[in-house]
Amino acid sequence: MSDLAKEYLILWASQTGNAEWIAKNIHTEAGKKGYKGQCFVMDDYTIAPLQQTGVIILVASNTGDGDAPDNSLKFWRFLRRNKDKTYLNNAKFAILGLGDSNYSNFNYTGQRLEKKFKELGATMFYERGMADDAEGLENVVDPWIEKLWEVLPTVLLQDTTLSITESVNSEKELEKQMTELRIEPELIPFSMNNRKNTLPQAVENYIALENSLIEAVETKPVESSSVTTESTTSTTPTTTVKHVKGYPLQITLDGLEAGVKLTGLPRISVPVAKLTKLSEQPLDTKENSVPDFVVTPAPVTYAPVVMVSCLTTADAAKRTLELELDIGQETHFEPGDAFGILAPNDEQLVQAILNRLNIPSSEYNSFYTVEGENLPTHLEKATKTRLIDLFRYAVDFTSHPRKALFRMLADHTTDPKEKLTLMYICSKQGTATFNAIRDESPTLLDILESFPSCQPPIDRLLDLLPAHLPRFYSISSSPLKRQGKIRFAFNVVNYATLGNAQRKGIATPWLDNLTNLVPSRTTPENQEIDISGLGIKVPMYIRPNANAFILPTKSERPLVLIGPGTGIAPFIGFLEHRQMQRKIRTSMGTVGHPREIQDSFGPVYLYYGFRDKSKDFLFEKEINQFKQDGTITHLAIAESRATDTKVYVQDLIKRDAEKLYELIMKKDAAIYICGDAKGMARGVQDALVDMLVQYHQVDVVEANKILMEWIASKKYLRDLWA
Ligand SMILES: Cc1cc2nc3c(=O)[nH]c(=O)nc-3n(C[C@H](O)[C@H](O)[C@H](O)COP(=O)(O)O)c2cc1C
Repeated sequence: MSDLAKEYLILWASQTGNAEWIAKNIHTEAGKKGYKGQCFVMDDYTIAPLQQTGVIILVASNTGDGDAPDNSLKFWRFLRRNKDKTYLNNAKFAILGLGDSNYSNFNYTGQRLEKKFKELGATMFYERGMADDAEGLENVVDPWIEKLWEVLPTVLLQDTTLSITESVNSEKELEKQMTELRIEPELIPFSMNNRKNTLPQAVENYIALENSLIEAVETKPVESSSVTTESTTSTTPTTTVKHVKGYPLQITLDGLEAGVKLTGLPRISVPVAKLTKLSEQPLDTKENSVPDFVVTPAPVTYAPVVMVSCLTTADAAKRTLELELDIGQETHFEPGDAFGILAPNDEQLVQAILNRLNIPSSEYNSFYTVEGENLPTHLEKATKTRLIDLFRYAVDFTSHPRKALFRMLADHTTDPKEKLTLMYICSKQGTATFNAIRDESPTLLDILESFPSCQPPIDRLLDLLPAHLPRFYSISSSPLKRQGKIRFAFNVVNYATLGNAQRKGIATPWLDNLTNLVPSRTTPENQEIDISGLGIKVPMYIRPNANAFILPTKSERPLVLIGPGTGIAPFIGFLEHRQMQRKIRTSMGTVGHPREIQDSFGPVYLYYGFRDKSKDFLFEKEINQFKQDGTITHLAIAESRATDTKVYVQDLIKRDAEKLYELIMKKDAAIYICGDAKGMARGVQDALVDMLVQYHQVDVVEANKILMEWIASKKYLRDLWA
């Protein structure tokens, strides 16, 4: 009897959709190759044939601080409790991890899965893939999948009921198309940099193409639409918006030499989504709300915005806003919790893309259904939706484009030179060009306008664009101080790229506009503007804290809080909470002497940083107040741009190392850090390692191990973003 397994099982865990997309693509392609198997999100493990399947393929990303995605937490509970060393004896497994090397716990979920699966008796049949979002996931994912197909026949039996010959032949044809695109002599574009003076005719043509890629493309203005609604509601009405143009891609084609063979092209992903106009157009009753297909883990509240304030001056490097939302008495939260905002894509961008796709404005409000096998979660419920809502809420036009998107666009481009350029961008030879384009974060509009003859069908765009996701913010207030209300602070994302393209975020400029672009602060004290009368509402839901980034239950425990920039936000919530707890305890009069009250709350060290006190000292008034009333016992402020000496929070941690060592090691202080994962968190980590080397007298390796133990035991808590 053959010991080859008959079927495979794919289990995926995904926070923002990448792992889901990759897992479902592997599943669809495996089916095309004649393999049989099933694909489940990890949390559906109870209905997955976990013990019955001989080959298990795991695709998992990371979130938080090396944490597993939300849709795998139940599976992890099950794995942790399962101590049966023979539970997966019959299984061979492979893991593809998705991570980001900006985080120190790079691809930790994949490592943990491997360990656990081995403990449960499974054997690994293929090397673990560790894809890195910082470099581009494709660099690892594509070759990993490519090799998987080579390895799979050694562990998996082909399904003999399917015509293997047929499947192999069509595969060969596909392979030929994708990996052997030969450049015909008349299309050879020579290197532009060093051959400009001796250009053959073919290249002259090519220069014309390059210019056409650089010049802005003339587009028709958007026609006006029939529906208009008031402008102060939270959701976006269908009305004519100012027409925008994209920023054309700057494409270097130096790698395209005579006779070059393009290799390593991404697989043409199998079409999944099928968009059909509904024959009966329903009455539109939900004009001003988030469409039903948007799935959230908690119910959506339309929270009125009651206050807005700009925390920075006009000449500060960033614009920071603070908002207060009325979430009602029934919605519970703790300081440190985060919440999601469901902001639509930028309306100007949406309408410009629809226009570029030649979709008349009369179609925007028509109802459509999206169907297909293995649809991604964000499209699964789009069975009755207005076309424009798919563009506003289903897909993301601004995040890094996938190589597979360029590959698909090439298929829908008629001009041979444009087609070749698209193929080059996603080939192995075009890696540097792809990376340069990716670094510029082009929108779909930028890409489409750079290739005028490209006309992709909407279905295929739905297949290849990433999911549009809620944006998360830390709550910066305490329920003890503001019952039924939350405050939060954020930088309005709006910047120019190295290539001079103007980019903006999705939710933060939307919130800025929604709250009427309040003026920057002009005095040291920011002005809080009451806008409760304007009727502005924001669709949101509370996301309870998954990684214990909350105050310790014992108030005696000392706290070390490290949060420069907007990383201060959750700590303002912590401190407000502490301040209220102290007030409550004092007013109860049970403890008596102020000294005793002091003792029942441990010392609080705050390490906070900004560029320039006069421009971006966020929460200055509140922090001074916390210092004055003893809520903060030690305040360390790092100012990085006020003088020639740049001081960062990590410098102050180094300065205070001896004192901190006492507090952390002898008094069991809890350490919290919030903010940028790259520069700041690494710097702080190094400062803590130095502290341990000097005062705990261990070497660097041992010091790092201690930090890892602190992270695991939740003594060192991190809320970081890349
Ligand atoms: C808030 C956040 C936290 C993250 N934390 C980590 C981490 O600790 N380690 C890591 O390797 N990658 C981390 N990542 C990177 C993701 O794992 C990576 O972007 C991946 O492609 C996401 O895949 P998904 O869309 O399937 O969730 C983080 C990403 C985000 C947005």
